[in-house]
Amino acid sequence: MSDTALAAPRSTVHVALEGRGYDVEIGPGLIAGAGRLLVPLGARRVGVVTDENVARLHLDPLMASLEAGGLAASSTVVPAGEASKSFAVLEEVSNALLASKVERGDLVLALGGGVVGDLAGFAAAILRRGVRLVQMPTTLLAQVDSSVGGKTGINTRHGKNLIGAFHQPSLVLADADALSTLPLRDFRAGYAEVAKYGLINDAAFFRWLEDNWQEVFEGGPARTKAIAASCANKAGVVARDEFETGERALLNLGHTFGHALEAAVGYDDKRLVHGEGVAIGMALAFRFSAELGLVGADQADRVAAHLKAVGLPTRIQDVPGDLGDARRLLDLMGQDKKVKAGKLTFILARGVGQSFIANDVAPENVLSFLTSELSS
Ligand SMILES: NC(=O)c1ccc[n+]([C@@H]2O[C@H](COP(=O)([O-])OP(=O)(O)OC[C@H]3O[C@@H](n4cnc5c(N)ncnc54)[C@H](O)[C@@H]3O)[C@@H](O)[C@H]2O)c1
Ligand SMILES: O=C(O)C(=O)C[C@@H](O)[C@H](O)[C@H](O)COP(=O)(O)O
Ligand SMILES: [Zn+2]
Repeated sequence: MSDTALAAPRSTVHVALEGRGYDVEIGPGLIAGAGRLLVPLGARRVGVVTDENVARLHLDPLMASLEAGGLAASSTVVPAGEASKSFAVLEEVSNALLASKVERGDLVLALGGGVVGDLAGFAAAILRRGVRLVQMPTTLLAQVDSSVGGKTGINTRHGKNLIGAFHQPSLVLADADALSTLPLRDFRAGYAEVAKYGLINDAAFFRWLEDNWQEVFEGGPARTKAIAASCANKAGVVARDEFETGERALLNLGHTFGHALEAAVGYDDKRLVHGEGVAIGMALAFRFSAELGLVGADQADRVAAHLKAVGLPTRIQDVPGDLGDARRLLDLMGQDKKVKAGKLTFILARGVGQSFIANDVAPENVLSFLTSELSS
């Protein structure tokens, strides 16, 4: 890694958590520069966790850089895909980290997308009751969302992310170059979470995305701007409400519907990946808001039109294969972590950039909405 590459334009977003604040570095060359960038963390050993696709493309330069930086590095490679967020793979990863003698003062490094980040992050949270974590996100989704904020976990047959922990990383290194090998479908899926920030609380950002999404897809300054803006938005929310006692639930826009769809397909990435579930979920959240008279149908149409323009799905019928009926989807939503005293919470909207937390949403309203969506 040359000094010139490390000095290339970089954005830094700080996550301001009292005594546990950390930086999110966004820019080129960070995988190859990792060895030097980790020195300030003062670890001896790094347990890298990655998946088979990322290992093939990006593991060698990382391992070389860690070794050149004087760090003893070991790596564990898990199968690619959502199914790896499981008890079985967590057990494998935990045992591999223990076998390579990763100590409490050492680091677990998640190199990959949100699946690896959530899985390795959870392993770090429970390994020896807590080992520091470095996130090196290699998908758009992981760079704009999952690597920041400390949510980690695995799925169960009862639902998404139902076993997990809050475990903040000590550093996030988002290598812009890594996205050049990402398949278009996964880039699009990550874009859903980018658009989410605009829909939650930043109408100007959403308007900018409507005008500039092609440039974001092409790469260059617009992409870096979208990633940095997304991280800054999330960092602000997390700093104000780390443990989701209030405002942080807004980051779940589209997820109550989306997580139910992911569970309904049995976490089968061929049928649906997380970002696609979120895209459908956000379109549903806006249509449901319109049906409840909270927002004009034109706003719901605008949201769906943008998601469609970038190639994302917006309807339940866009998911291939059988998902069961409205009752089944409603039952799956009953396991959502936002449920309070058995009552459903949804993130609804009064407009683009005006999302809000709606507690105690009547299940019969959700059921009739889903029934009409499934038959439209
Ligand atoms: N913790 C959080 O706050 C948070 C936020 C959002 C999503 N998530 C979770 O993130 C997961 C989805 O993450 P994802 O969309 O990154 O999926 P993913 O991790 O499965 O990655 C998508 C695909 O891209 C491949 N890949 C990754 N980086 C690549 C690269 N640079 N080049 C080529 N291929 C590459 C992977 O092998 C995989 O096949 C879900 O489990 C979701 O629940 C968590
Ligand atoms: O960081 C958050 O908070 C989010 O909600 C971000 C979401 O994009 C992400 O998918 C998260 O994992 C969902 O959280 P969960 O608590 O509903 O599992
Ligand atoms: Zn998400």
